Amino acid sequence: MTGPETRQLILASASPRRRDLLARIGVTPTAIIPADIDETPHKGELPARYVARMALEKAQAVAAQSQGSDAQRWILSGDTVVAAGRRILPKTEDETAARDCLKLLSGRRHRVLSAICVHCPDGRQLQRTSETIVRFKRLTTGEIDAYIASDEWRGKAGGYAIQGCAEAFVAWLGGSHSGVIGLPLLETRNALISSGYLS
Ligand SMILES: Cc1cn([C@H]2C[C@H](O)[C@@H](COP(=O)(O)OP(=O)(O)OP(=O)(O)O)O2)c(=O)[nH]c1=O
Repeated sequence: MTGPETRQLILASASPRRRDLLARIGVTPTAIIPADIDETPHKGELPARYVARMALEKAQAVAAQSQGSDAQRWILSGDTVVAAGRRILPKTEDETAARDCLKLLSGRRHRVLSAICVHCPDGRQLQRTSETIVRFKRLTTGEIDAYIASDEWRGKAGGYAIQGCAEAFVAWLGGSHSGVIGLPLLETRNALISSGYLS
């Protein structure tokens, strides 16, 4: 028998948003161990396949590091991408990339795909992906300039963060708001229940 004291949940993510979203469903990870993996898409890889592969590889990388422990250990990982058609938009690290994304997203619909993976103590890997459709208003040059100055786009998939002032660009959204921020809470809670971590 495994007592509750030996149950551990590792969040395999450097994203503070994922930790905060998890807290909203009352889950506090035992440890946070970000996964260091190659995030380059394969040639021709479609966004849904890519995002699921990233979540899986992040969980597997952390599982490989924490083998051999006596604890009952669950590992939760996530990955989020913004897709324009078949194209995967970058996680923007500079102003030019962020500006290019905003121009592309202006006045159009795009998809935000958010995948999670739960690696269980018995070796099972549960995967779920949420898909959210977001439509942005048409952005003026002034709006794009102001958004670039805010720096909120830095390190975000598709060059924006819906949890900040970019919410004011959203004309319509269908799907999971938490998924857009980085951890779809419906899918995450369901996977944690199926995995035996939550009851
Ligand atoms: C579209 C969008 C993305 N994002 C974030 C979520 C993710 O943190 C990030 C996409 O990068 P990810 O590679 O999914 O995650 P990460 O690099 O931040 O963390 P880790 O790989 O260690 O788990 O973009 C927002 O915060 N708000 C948004 O509106």
